Amino acid sequence: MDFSFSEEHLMIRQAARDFAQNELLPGVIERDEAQKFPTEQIKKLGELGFLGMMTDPKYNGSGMDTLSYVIAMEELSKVDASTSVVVSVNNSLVCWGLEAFGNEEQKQKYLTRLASGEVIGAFCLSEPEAGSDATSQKTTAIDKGDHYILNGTKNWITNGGTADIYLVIAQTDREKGHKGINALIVEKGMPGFEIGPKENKLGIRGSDTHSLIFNDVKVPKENRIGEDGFGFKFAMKTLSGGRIGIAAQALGIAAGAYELALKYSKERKAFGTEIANHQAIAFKLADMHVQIEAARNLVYRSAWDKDQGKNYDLSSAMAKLYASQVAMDTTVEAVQIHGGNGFVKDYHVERLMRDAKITQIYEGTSEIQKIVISRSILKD
Ligand SMILES: Cc1cc2nc3c(=O)[nH]c(=O)nc-3n(C[C@H](O)[C@H](O)[C@H](O)COP(=O)(O)OP(=O)(O)OC[C@H]3O[C@@H](n4cnc5c(N)ncnc54)[C@H](O)[C@@H]3O)c2cc1C
Repeated sequence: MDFSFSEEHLMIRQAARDFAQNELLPGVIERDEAQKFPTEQIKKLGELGFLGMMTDPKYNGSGMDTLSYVIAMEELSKVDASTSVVVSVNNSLVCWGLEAFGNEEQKQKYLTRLASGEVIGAFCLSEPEAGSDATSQKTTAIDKGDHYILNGTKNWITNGGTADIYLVIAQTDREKGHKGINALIVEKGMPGFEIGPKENKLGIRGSDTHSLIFNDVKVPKENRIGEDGFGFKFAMKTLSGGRIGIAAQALGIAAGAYELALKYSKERKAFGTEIANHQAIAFKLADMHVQIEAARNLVYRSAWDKDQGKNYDLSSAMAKLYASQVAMDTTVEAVQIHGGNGFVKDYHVERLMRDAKITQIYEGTSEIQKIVISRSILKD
């Protein structure tokens, strides 16, 4: 076992840390308040290679490993989880999904633009009546020979308004159940494709979440990813890797809140001494530190599994389940350590607390992670 970082990993961490401090921190409170998408920041992240981190350089990616990606996700999420979710969706759901399962033409046509950050992508699985139960897709993609006709509504789609390229999961043959589902590449502007209103959210308010409506959208058959009926497997495989990114996001939110609480506890005085000298506060910091380190080990382990070509379905579910719980617990305690200041926007911890909650919901709720984990251990 080697717990040390390579030179490359250290460089990535520093670059992401600098970017978070210099480019994300200024204006993060205002973007959250106004629900403003970080357009300029995403453009710069694309130029720096953060939007296609794991993609092969021949498709304009950075060709890095999953560990580099989670290191970057942690650093960006310490400061701005609204931006890091865009990075996560584009990297692990869209670019990785296309690179792993798309054909050469699809990679040349779409992946090259997504990995460079020229455009961003969205991953469209959830529906009004199909969230955790993703097999009950109501969106249909009817086979018309050389094309599909797509009809239905997708819900809660991250990058819904800002993306140009959408990976859409839809039912082609209901009789075949999950084997009758396909994944299609849909472009913004295809006739019949409408973007619904933006959601007004509790957290990650700078990110752009929409419902999407498809009315008789004609999608060429060459835009189907994989064989006929591969769509559900595509979604599940892709989400398994996506969970590593969201686990890293949760880890970053927790670590960001902890760092702020640690600093504050050494500055703020009560009863004649810094509050860190009160054991009740010091013990909170100790608990946070241990939980974050445990979460970090689970996240890195899952990234390592993926980089080694091992199965990471179980480790990514464990990492997401635990890191998202740590994000919630740590941010609540960080607010407590800040006292009244924790309750106002200027100190950042209330935003981190609001942002933490989504990590227990998207890309599989905590209950769904427990289903994945329990099935795996019971099978063994
Ligand atoms: C801000 C945001 C961004 C999102 N981005 C995307 C995106 O980009 N693409 C996308 O496709 N989706 C996205 N989602 C959707 C997200 O993945 C779903 O909200 C999530 O999977 C839960 O589905 P649901 O909301 O329908 O809840 P439901 O499935 O209705 O679940 C409700 C509750 O019941 C529990 N539950 C359900 N089934 C079981 C069970 N079998 N056992 C125990 N408990 C169960 C759940 O854990 C949850 O607590 C996003 C959601 C949000 C809020």
